[in-house]
Amino acid sequence: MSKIAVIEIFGPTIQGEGMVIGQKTMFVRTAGCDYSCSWCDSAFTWDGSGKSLIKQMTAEEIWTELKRLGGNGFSFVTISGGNPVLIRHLEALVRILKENDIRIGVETQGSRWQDWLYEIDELTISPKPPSSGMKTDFTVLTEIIDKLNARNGNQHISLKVVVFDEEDYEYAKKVHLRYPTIPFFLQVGNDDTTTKDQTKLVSHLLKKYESLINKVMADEELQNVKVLPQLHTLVWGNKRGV
Ligand SMILES: C[S@@+](CC[C@H](N)C(=O)[O-])C[C@H]1O[C@@H](n2cnc3c(N)ncnc32)[C@H](O)[C@@H]1O
Ligand SMILES: Nc1nc2[nH]cc(C(=O)O)c2c(=O)[nH]1
Ligand code: SF4
Ligand SMILES: [Mg+2]
Repeated sequence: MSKIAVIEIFGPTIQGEGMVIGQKTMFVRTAGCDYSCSWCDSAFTWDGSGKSLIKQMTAEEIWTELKRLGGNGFSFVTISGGNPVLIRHLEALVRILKENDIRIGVETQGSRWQDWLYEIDELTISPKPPSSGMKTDFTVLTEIIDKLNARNGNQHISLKVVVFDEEDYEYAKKVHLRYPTIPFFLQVGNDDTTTKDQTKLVSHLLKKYESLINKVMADEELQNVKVLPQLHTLVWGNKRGV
């Protein structure tokens, strides 16, 4: 059985971001990323600092751990990372989840393709704005979106762009106007992913959320969009595994 590099499995919790915000879910976080965003809130998945946490697991072992943690109390699993779409063998986990009537969400940046993406119920694609230091390959992103659109069974897909500054905002707009039919989310960037002062962090992030709301509300070019904070950060701050 092929192994999958997993750095954490946690839940039940709520999905704190994007198209299924508030959804009760378990999380599987894979190790490794093809990006290295300057502000990544999960840098331990790729920067070496979480190396000792990485476990090579079979899909069955991951399912056993999900059941141990979540019992019979969940019907949704979110796979995030790192970039889970680097891992072809996740196909086996997707199959087990489907066999057990579990709905599946995936978080990815839209830089890679795997055929198992067709099987994902709620797929969030989050291309990265300039402040991340990464450069979007729009040819690849368009290929991914075209493939998914061509099939489009009962699958829901969305685009989610994190915004830290004016340049990011303009980038977000460009992404939305390029793919106007894909549900679009703007997400407040957390610019202090290490502080333990939750009170200060939350009031800071709520102010940033208000500014982003105000900007979008005054913008005639952004109409059918949703503006969200990271709900889990407002509730639990920078705590890991929630
Ligand atoms: C840690 S990433 C893992 C999945 C995938 N690599 C990606 O970036 O989409 C999960 C989500 O968190 C977002 N994110 C990462 N760091 C963030 C931060 N400092 N503030 C707000 N959102 C952040 C990413 O943009 C992505 O939408
Ligand atoms: N509660 C919760 N919601 C999330 N949504 C996306 C997350 C991620 O790190 O991918 C995340 C996370 O780490 N926790
Ligand atoms: S793509 Fe996602 S996991 Fe990778 S560095 Fe960027 S935010 Fe972090
Ligand atoms: Mg996160």
